[in-house]
Amino acid sequence: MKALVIAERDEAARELAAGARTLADEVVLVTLGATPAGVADKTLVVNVPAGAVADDAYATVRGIFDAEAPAVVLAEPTRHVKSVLGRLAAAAGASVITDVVELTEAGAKSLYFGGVGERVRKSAGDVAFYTVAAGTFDGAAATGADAVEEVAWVAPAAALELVSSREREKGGSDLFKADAVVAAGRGFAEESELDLARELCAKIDGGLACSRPLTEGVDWMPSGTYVGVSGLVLTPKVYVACGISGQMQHMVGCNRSGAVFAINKDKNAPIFKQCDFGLVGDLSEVLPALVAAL
Ligand SMILES: Cc1cc2nc3c(=O)[nH]c(=O)nc-3n(C[C@H](O)[C@H](O)[C@H](O)COP(=O)(O)OP(=O)(O)OC[C@H]3O[C@@H](n4cnc5c(N)ncnc54)[C@H](O)[C@@H]3O)c2cc1C
Repeated sequence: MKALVIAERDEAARELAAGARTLADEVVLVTLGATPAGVADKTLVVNVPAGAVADDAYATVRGIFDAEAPAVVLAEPTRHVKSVLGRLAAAAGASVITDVVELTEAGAKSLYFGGVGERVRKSAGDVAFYTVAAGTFDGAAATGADAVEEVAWVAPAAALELVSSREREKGGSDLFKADAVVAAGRGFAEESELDLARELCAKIDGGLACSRPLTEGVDWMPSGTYVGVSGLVLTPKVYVACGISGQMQHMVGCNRSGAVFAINKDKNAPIFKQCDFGLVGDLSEVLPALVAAL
């Protein structure tokens, strides 16, 4: 059986290729820019030309899909890759099972209803298409050939036009790569108080993330830094949730971290039932004390 992996970032490409190896004899990796070698039997890089939009990689990836004829497709759940994958599945007369957190003989386990429930489904089409959450194949080893091949861009018949672009503000270090993540929630009363979380990040070399209300509610943090069912799903070694109540929609994005630490002034906050280490206290006292002690 052959598996096709579609990914945008190096780490995701590596992890999904390793996971694909547990399902298939042959693994073909297609990346939109990333170039990890030695993780698949064949690595095909689709470089998006200047002025083009990554979603238009569909035309190129479709050619690869037709030529490789995989039985299963595993994809990194980025916006660009999802856009490509949805169209591939539609062309193949199949649907995509999204947010998969485990693949077993029984089927693909995925989260639904804001992460409150999980279900196991089997793909109905000839080809199974999955978007897979980070950390699903933690521990699987990627193996493969070192050759990385560039694929010529196939321009679609009706290409998207890039009108303008600008660099988005980042939340400090790359959150997917960070071993430690400090996440700020609505327990921070003022935007300026986030400096307390930033100081902790500096001490533990962590990235700063947040709960959704800090992006969409008050716009204190960039939208790409919120964690949860509709945001990032992170698996750092250490996740420090500061002033976060522990709603399921948030916890889905962090509960597979190595260890979850929670700081909250309410001893009955739901997060204390879901963390590995909990500290009841006010952020304005706990965070400076923690930073001083580290
Ligand atoms: C469809 C849907 C999707 C959603 N997706 C997401 C998602 O992806 N990610 C996400 O984060 N949310 C998501 N939400 C929102 C989610 O349901 C919660 O509303 C949100 O996670 C709450 O954020 P919070 O914990 O920061 O705030 P709150 O729930 O308000 O909690 C704040 C916590 O801070 C504590 N606190 C207050 N002051 C202090 C202090 N001085 N010191 C210490 N502790 C203090 C309080 O005791 C409280 O527990 C979604 C909601 C819906 C309906």
